[in-house]
Amino acid sequence: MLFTAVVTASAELAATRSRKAKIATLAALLRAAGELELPAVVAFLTGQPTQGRIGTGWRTLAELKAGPAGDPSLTVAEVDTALGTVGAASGSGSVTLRTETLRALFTRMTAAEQEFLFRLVTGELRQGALEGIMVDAIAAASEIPAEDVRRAFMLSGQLPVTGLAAMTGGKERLAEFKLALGRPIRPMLASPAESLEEAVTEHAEALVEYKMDGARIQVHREGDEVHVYTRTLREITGSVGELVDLVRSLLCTSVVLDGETLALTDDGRPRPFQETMSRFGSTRDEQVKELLLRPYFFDCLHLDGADLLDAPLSERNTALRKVAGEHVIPGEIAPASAERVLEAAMAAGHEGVMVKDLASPYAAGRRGRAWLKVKPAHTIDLIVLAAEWGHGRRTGSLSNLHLGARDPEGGPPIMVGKTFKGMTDELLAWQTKTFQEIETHRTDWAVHVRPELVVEIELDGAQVSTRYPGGLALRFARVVRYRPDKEAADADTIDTVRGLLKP
Ligand SMILES: Nc1ncnc2c1ncn2[C@@H]1O[C@H](COP(=O)(O)OP(=O)(O)OP(=O)(O)O)[C@@H](O)[C@H]1O
Repeated sequence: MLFTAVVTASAELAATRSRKAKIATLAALLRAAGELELPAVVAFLTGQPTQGRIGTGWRTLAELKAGPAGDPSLTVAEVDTALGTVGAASGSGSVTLRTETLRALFTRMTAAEQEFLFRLVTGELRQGALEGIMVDAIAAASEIPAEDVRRAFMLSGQLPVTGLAAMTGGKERLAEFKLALGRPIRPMLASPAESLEEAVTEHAEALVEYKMDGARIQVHREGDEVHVYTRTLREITGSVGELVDLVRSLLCTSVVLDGETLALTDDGRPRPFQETMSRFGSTRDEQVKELLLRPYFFDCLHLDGADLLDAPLSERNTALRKVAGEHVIPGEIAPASAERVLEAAMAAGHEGVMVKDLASPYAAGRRGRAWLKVKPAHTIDLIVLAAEWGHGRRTGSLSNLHLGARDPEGGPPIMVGKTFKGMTDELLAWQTKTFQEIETHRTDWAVHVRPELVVEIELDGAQVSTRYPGGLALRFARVVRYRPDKEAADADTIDTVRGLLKP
């Protein structure tokens, strides 16, 4: 298959807002792709080179741009192989190998192909919503129910592998995907509830737990080998030694646990989220390193050889209590105690509570209503699109943020407002440095960035406005914190923001 077919399909996806049309375009391409090139087609169209990030920045690429060629001649396989060479290059001579390989690719590409490669390599094409559309397209092309495809994707974590299995081995091959120790799966997510009462009445039998304001962790243990992953499935085992030791000390041979981790102050209250997150990196700050992280587990997906993903929460909770005892998040069965759990959670400095259906299986990667979150304060997660240079005391700092909501149809983020409130001097300095590292272009007054940073915004609601493309504007928006544990695909959608419109 020619690479230009992928580029044309990508342009067609961008030109329509109809989910149905996007799925049809992708499904047609998947049917036409040969077995060997199918994984690359899936990867390219969900914005990821098959080899993951290839470590070449925007500037380097811009310098290498040559050509363009008149007629398309490159195949998908040729592009995939070349990107593989670039990604795998290391050691002496690797810079030359990378630049020469990329230059050779560019020379053979048409202008549209170059543009696509540029956006693919710089990560601009990566939009999480595309993954959902690709799952449906694989289902349509292989004539397998979308639920089966989604499940295999969640368990493998890889769409190209899932696509290939569906197209070549059908439903049976997909069913072979199992929870594997040492391979993280996408976490189950929650939906917001208006009130505790609404949440509790929605489930026949519910478990009410603290909603702790830390960072999500997934731990896998097999024998003495332990791995710890973040919400976005990044492995952080090396930076959280105390969690590894603790999991190794649990009385079991193999286990997969889902939970939240945070550090506490001397009087037992949660420390700020940023401090927990900074432990996840390879920081040189000794003070941060000394913060002791504690785990609060709330789910058990596997125990001693038994896969529990499809077991009801009641059963998973029994397994959890058996294996993680004192490290289980505080919680009780509703309804009698629901109010009490919420009050205790707030009094202890946490965000609110989670109300979970005791009959529900673990729906990896899904944001359903089996888990409902009740949070008294209102915040949403938006994508940073650009920032304006500040004035007065903030001259020289990137300050006023342009904020975008996610397009549920997979298009680029939709701008819904701006804010310069809620920023400390430290945060301003961080923004100024970081934004210029992910800059795409600039004007006299603003630096535009790759849409990948997620920021949590507290607000009083939204109002109708013609100022921004979303047709609404945020009211009294202020920055609460950045969410390095989230990707743009996890940000709130324009529909969520519309839901905040004041009547
Ligand atoms: N008891 C709990 N059960 C499940 N998740 C919990 C619990 N306590 C804290 N959490 C955290 O809350 C999150 C669940 O809320 P949600 O699915 O909406 O994710 P989110 O988008 O990260 O939410 P938020 O921005 O409110 O943290 C989990 O990802 C986890 O990090």
